[in-house]
Amino acid sequence: MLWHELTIHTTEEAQEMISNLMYEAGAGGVSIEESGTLNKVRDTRYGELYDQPLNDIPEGEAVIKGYYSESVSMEEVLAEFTPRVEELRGFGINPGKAIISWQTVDEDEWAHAWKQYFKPLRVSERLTIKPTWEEYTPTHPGEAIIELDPGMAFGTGTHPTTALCLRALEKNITGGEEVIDVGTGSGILAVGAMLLGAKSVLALDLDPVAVESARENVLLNRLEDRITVKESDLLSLLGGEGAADSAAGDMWPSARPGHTLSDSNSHNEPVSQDSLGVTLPVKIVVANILAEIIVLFTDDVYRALQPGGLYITSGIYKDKEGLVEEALTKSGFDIIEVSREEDWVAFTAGKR
Ligand SMILES: C[S@@+](CC[C@H](N)C(=O)[O-])C[C@H]1O[C@@H](n2cnc3c(N)ncnc32)[C@H](O)[C@@H]1O
Repeated sequence: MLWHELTIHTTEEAQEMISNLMYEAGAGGVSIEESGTLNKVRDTRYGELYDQPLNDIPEGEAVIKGYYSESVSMEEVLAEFTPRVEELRGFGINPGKAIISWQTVDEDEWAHAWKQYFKPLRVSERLTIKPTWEEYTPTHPGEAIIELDPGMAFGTGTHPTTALCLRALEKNITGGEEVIDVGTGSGILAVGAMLLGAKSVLALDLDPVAVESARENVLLNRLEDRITVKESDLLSLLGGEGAADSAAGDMWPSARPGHTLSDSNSHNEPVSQDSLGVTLPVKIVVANILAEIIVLFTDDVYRALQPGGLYITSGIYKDKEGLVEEALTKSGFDIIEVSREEDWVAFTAGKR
């Protein structure tokens, strides 16, 4: 399938407004690349595994790409989009050079293009993420390797939120824990938890593309006996009291705006608890999802945990830290640790 790819070189300051403008002009998807996006974790903490910069976007700038179906007239898109970018200056938002170009791309090539930037990455003391197509020999004692092909799912390990969750898991898994990973994406946190010593993991995601990717990665790491992947949210899984709770039941669907999901199990229908691979309540729940969604299910997480259990959560942009802290506290959690990387925050919270 062919797509039109509209590219603009702009500023980090304008990136959110510009991606909205791209959607308003009919984009089916938008990607944002900031300076050094893919290599910061590696550089800041664990030294150089690779010395090649992963992108050469200057500090403070961003490259935004919008994807339009082949049938869309790009002349019309440009006629709508270009003046609106310039209008931003009038609102005090600087779009920088605002260099705009477009080309037609083949979906297959585009779907695999990112692979050249994804290299083995030592993400924590013990965990290294290895793309399946790269050669890698462990370099230090006790190093565990996550074999990964994320496909189109989120979760390469290069995003600060994934790294923060993996490090928090490493800090808190002592061996034998049962874990639920809500919003598993590529399955990276589920596999990481197992390699760190968990007994079993139940990995949930609402997106069927993520579920398929997570299942593939579980197989790649030969953990199919210990990780169960389900297309579900947490509330559907818990059923009973939570599913009957009208407040949560009303709020949950709005927690997934814009999801391209089959939603086969996202209407809070209880999931059979026979084949979960873990016994509720569990010792650890990890969820790397946006703050706006996290705050909607802190009560459910609390119910899913044993007393003394831990909730590790990220996906929280820095300006939403207070919102999540308040929701965690309100649900009865004690905040044990707050960690930060770049503009992102992770919480480790404990159930009394
Ligand atoms: C940011 S990705 C995290 C992927 C991976 N766990 C990581 O840490 O890199 C968030 C994932 O959560 C899923 N998701 C969003 N809302 C959800 C919900 N309410 N229940 C389960 N999964 C959800 C999305 O489909 C997406 O795959």
